[in-house]
Amino acid sequence: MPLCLYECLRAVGLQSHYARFTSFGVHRAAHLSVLTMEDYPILGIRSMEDRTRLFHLVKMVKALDLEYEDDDADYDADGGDEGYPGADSNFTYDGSVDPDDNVCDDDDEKGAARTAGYNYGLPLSSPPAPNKKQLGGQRISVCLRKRPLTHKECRRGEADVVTTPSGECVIVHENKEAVDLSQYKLQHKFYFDQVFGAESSNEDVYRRTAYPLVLHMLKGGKATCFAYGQTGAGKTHTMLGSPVRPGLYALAARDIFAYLSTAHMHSPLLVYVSFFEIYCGQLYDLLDHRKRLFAREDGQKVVHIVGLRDIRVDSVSSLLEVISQGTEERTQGMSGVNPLSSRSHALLQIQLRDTNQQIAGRMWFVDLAGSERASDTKEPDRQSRMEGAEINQSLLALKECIRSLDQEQSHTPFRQSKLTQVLKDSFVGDSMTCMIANISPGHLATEHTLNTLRYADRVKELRGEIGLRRGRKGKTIHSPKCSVGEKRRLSREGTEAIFGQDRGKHEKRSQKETGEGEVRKRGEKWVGKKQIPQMSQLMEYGVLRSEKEWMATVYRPPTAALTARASLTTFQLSHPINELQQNDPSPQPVNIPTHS
Ligand SMILES: Nc1ncnc2c1ncn2[C@@H]1O[C@H](COP(=O)(O)OP(=O)(O)OP(=O)(O)O)[C@@H](O)[C@H]1O
Repeated sequence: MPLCLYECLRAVGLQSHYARFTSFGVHRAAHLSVLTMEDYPILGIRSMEDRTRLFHLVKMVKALDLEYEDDDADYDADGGDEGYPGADSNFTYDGSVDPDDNVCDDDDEKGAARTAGYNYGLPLSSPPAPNKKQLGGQRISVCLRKRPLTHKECRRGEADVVTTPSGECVIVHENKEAVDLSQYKLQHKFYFDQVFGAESSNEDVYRRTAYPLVLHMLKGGKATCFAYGQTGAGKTHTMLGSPVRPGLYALAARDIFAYLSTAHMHSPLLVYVSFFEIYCGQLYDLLDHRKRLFAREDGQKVVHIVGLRDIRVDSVSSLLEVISQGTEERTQGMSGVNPLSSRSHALLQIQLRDTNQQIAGRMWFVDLAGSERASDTKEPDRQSRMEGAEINQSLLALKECIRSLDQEQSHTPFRQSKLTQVLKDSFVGDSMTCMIANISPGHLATEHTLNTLRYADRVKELRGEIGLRRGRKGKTIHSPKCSVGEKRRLSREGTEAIFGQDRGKHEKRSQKETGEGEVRKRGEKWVGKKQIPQMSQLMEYGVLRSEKEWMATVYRPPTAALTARASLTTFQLSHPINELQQNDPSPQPVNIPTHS
């Protein structure tokens, strides 16, 4: 029978701290064995006498070598030992987990479903040293997280097509079918600053992504943590988590309040939280019944969100309660206006202020809208087209801003989207950014997974054009038995991936309708092989001024898109490469890939 935590604490006269212990995830006597002295203040053990008592208790528990595992499944709904006073119950998380959507090889979500009342299972050990790479000057990190297959996916017989062979590399094994119906695999390899496999916990992810940002914020800095990925890829799991697996919000809140309760400051710092959503270019306050908000710049070019409600919070549980309130509001909005949550960007801001209301640190958590619907628009209505365009525009603007941030450019195109406009303050000065791209491992999601990876890869590349040479770029390897014909088809598919599949189809149709295929053919001939110029090349030649302009051609009706393409190729025909290079104000080496 497991040793009871309450009894242990009572034996050394610390039973009054029981509720606090459970609220910080110490539910069982066995949990005591991993406590270090750095954890004592968080648990409310401050006096020398109490510290000594706990120290001896921990020593005793260690000597007994109690079983640490399967604790989550055992403790009851109050978050602790049966029959004993429960933990801080201010925060009520309904723990509703779709029983069908639990993760295949994981059993402790069951605990989540059964656990009510706030406990959040906060981890025990003190924070390890922060990621030196990030603190040592790297202001942007791009990380990837693969989630495990869910039960639903397993039942559907989905195969896991994503492998994470190392902490920096991820490979997508895309199943393909050749014209002769033979199967082959395409391997897409990507490298990121950190790659988290299906076995990684929220705590692992937090330690190596958001934790350095929290430290930066506590020192008075600005930080932003983005979660990106298609619907169902694990953004909410990463950001919000569940009672037994607290997400980044809860883990960051824990460290912030732990720091504030132990640090010696002249004047206390207060914590404020605000939460709003950007949907179709409009701002809605999630803490104020979806009130419409407006972003305005003052004389000093500082962006203010007029009317944004911020709420003061004084504990981890009250902060999580506010977040849960806002998340519900977002969900309600979904049913009325927005059928999928990931069609909007959700922005949570945690601010530290001194007693004069001066900002002493700020952190954003941004749950970005996924890009999946942009390519899903098989029969798009006007609304979904607008949503898709808006999402793409804001994601592209975000990339450009991240580039400016890293390269310390004098001009940053904040105004290109509401997202970058409201985050402007976080991109200037001494700020740190982390993007966590989330992907699903199932073979049915391969296309979306690749889109997410390509986006994240591009953000990583943009981290400085030098990064292109220094960093490792994502690449696609096809199976060695590919015939020449297959390679040609792959090359064509690669082109479609660049310009969008729908566009490829539209163009073929339009060529028949308009007879404009001839122009395109000439353009291709000029390039030498069956290769349409890539966006980056077009930008280097000055044919397109920005990615935005490129996107605009993608979103035009098929005929217009084709005309745009035709004019591009005509432009190239009349401008030999070296002439274009001479005209380029910032000449760069131009490599036109030749495909066999
Ligand atoms: N790393 C993980 N470990 C275990 N389960 C996970 C993980 N990531 C996601 N899941 C599970 O996968 C399902 C979908 O995840 P989640 O709701 O976080 O996706 P999402 O990207 O937030 O989707 P949406 O954009 O629609 O809100 C959930 O049941 C969640 O519990």
